Amino acid sequence: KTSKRRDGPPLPPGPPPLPIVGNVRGFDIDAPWVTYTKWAAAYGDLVYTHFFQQEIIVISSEKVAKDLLERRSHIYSDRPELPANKVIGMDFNSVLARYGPGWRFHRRLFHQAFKEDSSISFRPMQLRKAHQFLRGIMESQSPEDYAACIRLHSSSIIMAAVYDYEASPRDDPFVTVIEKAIEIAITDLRPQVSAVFSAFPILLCLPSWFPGMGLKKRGAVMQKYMNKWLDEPFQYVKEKMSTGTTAPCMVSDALEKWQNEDGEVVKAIQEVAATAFIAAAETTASTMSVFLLAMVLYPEVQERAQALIDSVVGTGRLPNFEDRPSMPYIDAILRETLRWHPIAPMGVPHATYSEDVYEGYYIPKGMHIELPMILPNVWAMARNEEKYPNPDEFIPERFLTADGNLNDDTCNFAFGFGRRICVGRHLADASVWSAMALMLAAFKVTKSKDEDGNDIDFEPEWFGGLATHPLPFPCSITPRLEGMNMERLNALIEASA
Ligand code: HEM
Repeated sequence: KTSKRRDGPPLPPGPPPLPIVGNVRGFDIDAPWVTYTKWAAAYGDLVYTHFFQQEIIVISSEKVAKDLLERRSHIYSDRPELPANKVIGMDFNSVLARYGPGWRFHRRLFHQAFKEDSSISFRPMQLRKAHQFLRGIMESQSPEDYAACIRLHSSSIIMAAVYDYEASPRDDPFVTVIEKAIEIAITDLRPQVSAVFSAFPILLCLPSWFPGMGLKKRGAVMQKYMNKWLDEPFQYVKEKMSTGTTAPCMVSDALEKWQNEDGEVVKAIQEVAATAFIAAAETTASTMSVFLLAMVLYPEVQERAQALIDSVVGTGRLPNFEDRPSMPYIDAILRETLRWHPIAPMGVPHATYSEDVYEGYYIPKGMHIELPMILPNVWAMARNEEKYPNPDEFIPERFLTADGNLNDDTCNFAFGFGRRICVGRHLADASVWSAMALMLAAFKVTKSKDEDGNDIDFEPEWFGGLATHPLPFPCSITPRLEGMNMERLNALIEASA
């Protein structure tokens, strides 16, 4: 069933569907963005598809994304219902909240904590976390250890910013719970998985022991995790507040500001806080893993960055945020990291609030309870060969002007569009910049060597889902500076404070 109308403008073009199942032919379920990019080449920047009953409209150019998701954001800022979201107990999640007063209040709470000028207050903490990150790398022995350091860096920043909580390096009781839950969620919240539940809502009523009901089984575990996650870190802040020992953080600031309000407001604060980790930890860590991969594969980029850092900062201290304007190449690397392998290659689905007509095509509101999804194909935008020649190559220079300054392309599409644009992007930007700059200053990343001293080549493998990241790959991270050990690293960190 589709929204095709007998008269009026046609739906956007798209591949011919099969009866009932829709556009499953040739669909790569692990990397849908690749299929959608092929369809964009064949049918244009606005493609209509459907998967069972779920209509999916894919936008594959920045121009159309801006025309619709930004200029007509009053129509395009809703989210589709993802039934799996409820099953796994994540329906509090602001990222997927339907457009309306509830979402608006969540967004306001986020904005207060993470808008550009508020985010600046987190910088000393972010630098401290980047220093801890370096210490972790210094002790690491394997690609799995490096991945764990990256995860700890991003999760401990968001725990500090939201709850003023110092996450412990291993087996942190809060972080372990939520990390497990996220791993399940990003697989189960894929639009295609969700479409199956939209098509056959009866599946959601079957008992969890029923064959094939893996999602429901996981859902029961997840709901338990989620209740703990909503409550326990929040109670931690409240206890600290009652003894007057909290440093400013999102939860304590919000509770103070809204202290005379009712339980609904407190519940919203709790939900926003619980969402923050889900939105921040995986995304920031995935971006850092893409950076690490790029540094292994493009040693010349790394060397250029290190020469720049040495010339601006020297080797007697580590970089800090004041050095940032003098090191445009590091920002160019950050932008190229966002572009080269966007960690949310299909963004987060938007949905239409009402029907629309764009360039002669009809954009439906949907004929059934599930709204059509509007997917920004960030992957296709990042692979736009006119804007980014040789798009598969990691070339930070594409973000520099002829005189070596940054150009105007901030690669913002990696953070989404319009009223739903990532509200944590300023925090993310500073977390990633500081970790990248400090890591480049202190360490050299190379391919691992085999027993004969030859480089071990590898084909990167990617974890797929709503968000993607490279799986650990063979590499070796060693100190750049002569005679560096933990004691000297600590001295360097102290000299930088
Ligand atoms: C490099 C790291 C990050 C990337 C690439 C990223 C990317 C995105 C994207 C693509 C969206 C969807 C935007 C849209 O619907 O058009 C989004 C939404 C969101 N992000 Fe981020 N994000 C990152 C880090 C963070 C951090 C650190 C936070 C911290 C609070 C955060 C909080 C959110 C929230 C709350 C939303 C939902 C906004 C809404 O629906 O109104 N993100 N992000």
